[in-house]
Amino acid sequence: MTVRVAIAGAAGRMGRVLIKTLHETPGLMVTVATEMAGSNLLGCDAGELAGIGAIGTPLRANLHDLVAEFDVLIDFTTPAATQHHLALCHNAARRMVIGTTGLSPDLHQQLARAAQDIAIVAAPNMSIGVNLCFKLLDIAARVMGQESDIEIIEAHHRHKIDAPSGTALKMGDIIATALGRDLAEVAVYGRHGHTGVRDRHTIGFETIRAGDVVGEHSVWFVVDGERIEITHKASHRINFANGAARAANWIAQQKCGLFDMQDVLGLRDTSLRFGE
Ligand SMILES: NC(=O)C1=CN([C@@H]2O[C@H](COP(=O)(O)OP(=O)(O)OC[C@H]3O[C@@H](n4cnc5c(N)ncnc54)[C@H](OP(=O)(O)O)[C@@H]3O)[C@@H](O)[C@H]2O)C=CC1
Ligand SMILES: O=C(O)C1=N[C@H](C(=O)O)C[C@H](O)C1
Repeated sequence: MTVRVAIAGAAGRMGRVLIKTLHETPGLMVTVATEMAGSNLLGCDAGELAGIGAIGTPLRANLHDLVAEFDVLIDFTTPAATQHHLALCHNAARRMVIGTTGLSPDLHQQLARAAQDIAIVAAPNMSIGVNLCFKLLDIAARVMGQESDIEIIEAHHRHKIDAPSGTALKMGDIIATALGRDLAEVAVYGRHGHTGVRDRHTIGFETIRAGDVVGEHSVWFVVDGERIEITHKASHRINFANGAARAANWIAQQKCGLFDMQDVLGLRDTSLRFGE
């Protein structure tokens, strides 16, 4: 069965790579591509914008009028657009793959509520490598986290509008959970001035925004005399798009529920957890 996919924000950095990737993925067909109402790209062929030649899918606004034309919506846009799309998909019983980051706690709750009726994959990073790193971080935290100073350093392109990255926050959450800490209580976002000595229980975040960096994350576990670094470097957005394509194929088989890439990749129940 072919899964009909709508791509929101199809002219964006991720949108263009998604169009190309999905067009080349067996079992998926891009039937809808949207942009903001008022965009001067409306009407352009999404394939032309993605550099693969015309695919017969023009950029349109008003997803509301297009729900009959897709089975799964892939959304890499902004939190405001994602919130709007969530309400539409919930009403129309359409599945979603959400990559947008910077979602508020309230929007996360809205996702959980909608997922009682529709199937949603929401993940701040769709790359297989990053999702493997999530597992490695859980192990590292359990093995040496209590004795370590832990710092999460991330770098992204100059256009990124949220900080720290959704991936960095997820990494912090995984580590805090493994250590029995609450990230909201132990996170330190950057340092300046007279900081006092470092508290072992804190988890530090450092953010770099520069040029065209696709996305880099490095987590340091530092004890006296040695340091572990778990690092992922994305060199092209294709890795996120491949993950999103995999998620679209997977979510098309689910009835309802809120999932992430650990579910899509079958990593949820792997026995990588230390000591189990
Ligand atoms: N989960 C993951 O693996 C990844 C997540 N991301 C996240 O994805 C999001 C997008 O990133 P990126 O592609 O770099 O950003 P871009 O700004 O390049 O793309 C977002 C696109 O969405 C469009 N848009 C905004 N509102 C709407 C709307 N209501 N309907 C349709 N389109 C809309 C924007 O249009 P306009 O420019 O006119 O505002 C823009 O073209 C970010 O939150 C980022 O953090 C990014 C990479 C990987
Ligand atoms: O905005 C981006 O580009 C990216 N955002 C995601 C995040 O916030 O974690 C994932 C990826 O690193 C690229």
